Amino acid sequence: MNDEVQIHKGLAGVVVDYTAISKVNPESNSLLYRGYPVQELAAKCSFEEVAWLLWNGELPTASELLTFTRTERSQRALDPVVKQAIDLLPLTAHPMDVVRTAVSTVGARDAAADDASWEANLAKAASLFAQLPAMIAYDQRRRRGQDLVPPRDDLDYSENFLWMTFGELPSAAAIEVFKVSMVLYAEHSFNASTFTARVITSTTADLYSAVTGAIGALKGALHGGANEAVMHTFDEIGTADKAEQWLDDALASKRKIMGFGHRVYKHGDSRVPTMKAALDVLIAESGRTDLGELYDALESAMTERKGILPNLDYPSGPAYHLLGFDTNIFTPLFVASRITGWTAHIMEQQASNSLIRPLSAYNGVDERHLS
Ligand SMILES: CC(=O)SCCNC(=O)CCNC(=O)[C@H](O)C(C)(C)COP(=O)(O)OP(=O)(O)OC[C@H]1O[C@@H](n2cnc3c(N)ncnc32)[C@H](O)[C@@H]1OP(=O)(O)O
Ligand SMILES: O=C([O-])CC(=O)C(=O)O
Repeated sequence: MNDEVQIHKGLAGVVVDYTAISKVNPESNSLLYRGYPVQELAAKCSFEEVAWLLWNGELPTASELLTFTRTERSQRALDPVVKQAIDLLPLTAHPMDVVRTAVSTVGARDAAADDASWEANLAKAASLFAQLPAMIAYDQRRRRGQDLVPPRDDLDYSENFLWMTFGELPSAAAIEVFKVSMVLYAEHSFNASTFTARVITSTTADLYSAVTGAIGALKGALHGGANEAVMHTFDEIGTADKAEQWLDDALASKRKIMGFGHRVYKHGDSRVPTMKAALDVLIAESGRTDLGELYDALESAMTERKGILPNLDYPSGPAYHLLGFDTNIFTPLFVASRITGWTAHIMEQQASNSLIRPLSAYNGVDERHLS
């Protein structure tokens, strides 16, 4: 081992490039997309507007929005070949494996997959944005033994997503909660999945390869998989009065508590207050105060024992549960949102590319020879 080499395990604290897409500021606990505070975007914009902003750097004009939403609505239907590919996958496959395979199938069928022009990549990004809800909604339905629900072009993105998943529309308040979650999940600088997409892009591989890799990176419980894991934790604990004891046992056995902690935010995740307020709307609407009590009990016990605060996955997990999604669909919902941030980063990486290839320090056996 070379003692003089400084190892940055997990690249912690390493700044690897510039980005103009979002600014995560752990000191002020703020998150800006293209300069706009995410809370303002969540309150005032549709998810379609936020997607446009992330890709293009500015909010759409009225006519740009009209053209974009028309195109988006025309691309929502599940491609029959993609449906066939999904149907071939066993129900034992995790929905993240299904969505990864579905995106890969779209890529393999796109004759222009390797066209790396900005216009071609923007069109691919917008098309995946439009198609992901159908893939995810259909996967939940087939697991429930239900048929596909075709899209409706009289609904906006969030309404249509819920329509295709459940075959009915929830209250306006619930639709708004879903939209808020999509906006909050959309982008977060050089997180593990986005960085994966940038690494793949840096080799000049196509956008679909980068997105497929990013989906793989998001699946893990230390990243996007945590929203699903939070719900498993709640199921395991059961009721609020058992939270403290459960936590003590879990910490004693060195378990990581899902939905808590963050690589960048050490004083709380900027997105949590907005998502918690959205969760509270669903709790009030459903009367599930028991879930709210469990949420609060685990949060206060964790703060007291470890001083570690919740991340966005902590309120999102129970919110998706109350919206009616099955637990294993939660992380694919994150995919549907983060497709915007990933593809914005893919285009940014392409525009100013340098092959991403760090160094390693060798600590294996010394040179030796065959006798
Ligand atoms: C949208 C998102 O992707 S947000 C992240 C979602 N992931 C999760 O919720 C999974 C649970 N959280 C974690 O595993 C971590 O907090 C991570 C992976 C998110 C960040 O990890 P890191 O930045 O590497 O923090 P690190 O592991 O250095 O933690 C510092 C200390 O806090 C502890 N810690 C951090 N998070 C947790 C947690 N959730 N539960 C228990 N202990 C924790 C670590 O064990 C470590 O303790 P030690 O110093 O005694 O070894
Ligand atoms: O930034 C991170 O490391 C993880 C995260 O919160 C996200 O991707 O939204």
